[in-house]
Amino acid sequence: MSGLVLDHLAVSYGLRPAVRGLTLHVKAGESVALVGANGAGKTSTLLALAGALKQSARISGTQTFEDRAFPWGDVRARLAAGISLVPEREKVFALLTVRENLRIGASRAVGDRVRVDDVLSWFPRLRERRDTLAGNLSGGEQQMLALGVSLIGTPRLILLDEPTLGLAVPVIEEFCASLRRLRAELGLSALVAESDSNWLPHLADRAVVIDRGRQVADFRRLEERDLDAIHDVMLGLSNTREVSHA
Ligand SMILES: Nc1ncnc2c1ncn2[C@@H]1O[C@H](COP(=O)(O)OP(=O)(O)OP(=O)(O)O)[C@@H](O)[C@H]1O
Repeated sequence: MSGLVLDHLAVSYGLRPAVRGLTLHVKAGESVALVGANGAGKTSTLLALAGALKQSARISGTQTFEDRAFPWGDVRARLAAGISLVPEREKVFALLTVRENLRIGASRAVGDRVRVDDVLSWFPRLRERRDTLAGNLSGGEQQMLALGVSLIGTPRLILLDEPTLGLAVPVIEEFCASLRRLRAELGLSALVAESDSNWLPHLADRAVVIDRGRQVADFRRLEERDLDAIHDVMLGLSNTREVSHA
């Protein structure tokens, strides 16, 4: 099966399970949303797929991308295959300029299909602000920079963690439009962790809902009635939690 195949991923921190047997398939060129409340296991899944989980985390299951298996924890092999984690926007280097951040991305990248100048041409706002310290950018600009850094090299699959969190509506619209355009232009696949179901149709082709590290629903389409159903599933899960905590 081509694309990304995650089979029975389990992650735990000490005795605490964070992901419990998650199986996922992202086809070549497809974007899948991983939807869940806080603590559902979204970030742990993305970090595992990027080879970037803390060494103290226990991990099992298998990951293949384009029919090749990857040992857990090997970031370099994943970068060489074009699997790239979009860093959280707070993780851009605040005391370096936009261009310097992109150059650091280039120094870590494998391959040069996408270069610093390509990113600056795709994001005119970053080009205008290329000599500005990243810490002085707006949240939306930092999110674009984080995406830009992850695209440098030979991107094939990007992993995004809550890209819309805390951004204003017009900024999210602009970000989603850029992402859609670049996915088409570069033939990128994506796995996008989201807790806000409203933006799913702008970010993904389908959605997998997880709770406490397990898949609870799979939506093959993201039309309005599917979004209502996702909303209901999320509401049901949060009510169950409240009852079990009462
Ligand atoms: N480094 C860590 N050490 C210990 N426990 C952790 C660690 N990272 C995450 N966890 C726990 O694992 C579970 C899943 O967390 P994870 O961050 O993967 O979920 P999430 O869906 O991304 O949630 P959020 O949106 O809050 O980040 C949670 O119970 C969390 O407290």
